[in-house]
Amino acid sequence: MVLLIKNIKELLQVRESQIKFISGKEMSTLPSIKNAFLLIENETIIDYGSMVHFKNISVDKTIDATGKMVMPAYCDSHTHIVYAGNRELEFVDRINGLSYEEIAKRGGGILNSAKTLQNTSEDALYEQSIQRIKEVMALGTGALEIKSGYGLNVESELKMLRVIKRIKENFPIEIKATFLGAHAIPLEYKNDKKGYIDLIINVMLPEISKEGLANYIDVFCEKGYFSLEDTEQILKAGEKFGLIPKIHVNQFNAFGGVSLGIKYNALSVDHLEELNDEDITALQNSLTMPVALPSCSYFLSIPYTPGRKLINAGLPMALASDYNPGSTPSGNMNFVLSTACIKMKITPEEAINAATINGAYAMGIADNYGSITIGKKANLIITKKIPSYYYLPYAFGDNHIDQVIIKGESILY
Ligand SMILES: N=CN[C@@H](CCC(=O)O)C(=O)O
Ligand SMILES: [Zn+2]
Repeated sequence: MVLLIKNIKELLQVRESQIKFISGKEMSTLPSIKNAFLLIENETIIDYGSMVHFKNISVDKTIDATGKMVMPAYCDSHTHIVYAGNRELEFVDRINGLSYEEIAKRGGGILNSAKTLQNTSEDALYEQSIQRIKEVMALGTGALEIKSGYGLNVESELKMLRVIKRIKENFPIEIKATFLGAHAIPLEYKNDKKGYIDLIINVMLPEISKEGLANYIDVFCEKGYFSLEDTEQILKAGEKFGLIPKIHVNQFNAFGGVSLGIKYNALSVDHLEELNDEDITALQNSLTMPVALPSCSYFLSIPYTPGRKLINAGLPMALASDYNPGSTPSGNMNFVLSTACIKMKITPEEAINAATINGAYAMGIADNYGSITIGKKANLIITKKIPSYYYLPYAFGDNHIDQVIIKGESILY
């Protein structure tokens, strides 16, 4: 099956050679071809260029993209999209003055979602989750990292990871699974955190590894959750099972989690709403991707990750949604882009680089996703007719997507 997309107003994120990620000043460049064509064979990009040089060949299907932009689909490298129920009551509690931390202290928050998930069957969890998968795919997401972490016991952590596996088997979207058993301390272990960490290390990890259910390991390294020592112990254990860290750090407090992640070769360190100079220096000497989650800052009214500071320090940055029921009940990467531009003073070029190629790196798939490169998978967004790509983050809140193509096929959800 050969698909031709012709008369593309502008083909964005064209990278001739394989690159791992983009940092610093280079993030302000978004290579593109105006009046372009793109040729796809089955799942793969096989050619692209200017319409001026296009030689007519026989194809199975043609899409005329006159007036429209084509770009790589988003690579959302941080989500908790598999969850049960919602937390809209806590949303109203926060409007009435309670903080995210206060809600968590009184047994709400992650523990609230864990209780709901433990009482939800695997099939029901799958059904609820795939509605969200369909929704984010239609909004332009072509690759997703999904975390466990709302199970908080052996049975339910495995339930979450098996649901992720099932999604992977049934949807064309690229999926990476992350084990986040250390998301919160369950009520039964309220006074025995060590006991819960033992359970993670000695029971959950071996079982997950046996079933091949996870690619990465995550810890919520934060005051009131898991300390630096706890985090180190869990990352070390994960390392033995070949799980690379992608960790939650510096959401509310900066106390060395970034350096710790780097010490264990974390693929990414995520959140970073609180960031100090030592963190920046540590990142400058690493291959770890800093990941910002602006929709979370928006929803919780907490500081935005200082993305400008990261990029000005010559660092890369990825943008992800953090889709979850508590701090970010939205997986809309278009909103993430707008919010990064508006609130973090990130330019549209930087934001698109952060949500495509750098997002792909942050989930370990940059060899096959995140740019228009011959040989990469054809995961694409075709926009509606828009004046320029600036319009995408500028006209926030509207859907500018006409079609989404995942692995060479148009998705209709
Ligand atoms: N902060 C830790 N985990 C999630 C929120 C979890 C929740 O509130 O349910 C996050 O990344 O924002
Ligand atoms: Zn998260």
